[in-house]
Amino acid sequence: MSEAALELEGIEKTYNAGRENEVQVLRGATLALERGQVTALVAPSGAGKSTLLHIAGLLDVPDAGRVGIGGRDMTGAGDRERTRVRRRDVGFVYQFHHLLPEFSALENVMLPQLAEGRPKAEAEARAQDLLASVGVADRAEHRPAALSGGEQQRVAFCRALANAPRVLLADEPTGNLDPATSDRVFGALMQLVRETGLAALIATHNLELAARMDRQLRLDEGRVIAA
Ligand SMILES: Nc1ncnc2c1ncn2[C@@H]1O[C@H](COP(=O)(O)OP(=O)(O)OP(=O)(O)O)[C@@H](O)[C@H]1O
Repeated sequence: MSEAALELEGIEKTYNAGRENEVQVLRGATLALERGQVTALVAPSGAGKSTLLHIAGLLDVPDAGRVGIGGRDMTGAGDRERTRVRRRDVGFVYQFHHLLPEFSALENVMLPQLAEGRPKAEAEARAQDLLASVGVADRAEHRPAALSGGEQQRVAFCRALANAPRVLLADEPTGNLDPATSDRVFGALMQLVRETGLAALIATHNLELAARMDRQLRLDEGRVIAA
């Protein structure tokens, strides 16, 4: 495999194979993400974006094909190795944020860092910087329930970036943000990508947002093509 931050090669995935409700979702999907680039993945609902993001993030395994992260072939890796690489190298932002309800915004961004063994003071400083970069520094002590949907989304974004992953995978990350906030979050992402060499793959229905990314890909009949 190449040194690409993320590489998918000939990925195939079928749900309910051999049954009458069989759905062949991915049919040889191939892509490579370079460091320091934001790539849009545009596709109609049901085309398989979430399936592709889950396979890319080592949350699911393909029926066939290869997955490489940072040049490491993960195809035959066991669960422990997949979990280790996922925690260290991959950040996720989901449409529904899954923040931990009993912890503050700041703690939600600190926790993944503490799990990786970063000292508390360092984790807190990084969490505060990240929250400030997307405009929610003054909400750091609030629990998720006391934040608006857009604020929660921004905290989730900070959490995904907390351990400085190689790869950021996002599913409609600005879907529930108003245009000005969406712009701000997108700007923060672009800056982080430039500064850190992160590779981001962002699934979105928003064509205007996709056009502002470095590269545009489309999922078409289970394959990835240039948009
Ligand atoms: N666990 C599953 N079992 C059976 N079919 C599934 C499963 N997960 C997804 N599918 C089907 O696979 C197809 C692709 O689903 P996926 O969630 O990847 O699409 P998507 O492009 O992310 O859609 P959306 O934009 O609506 O979120 C859909 O037809 C879906 O119904």
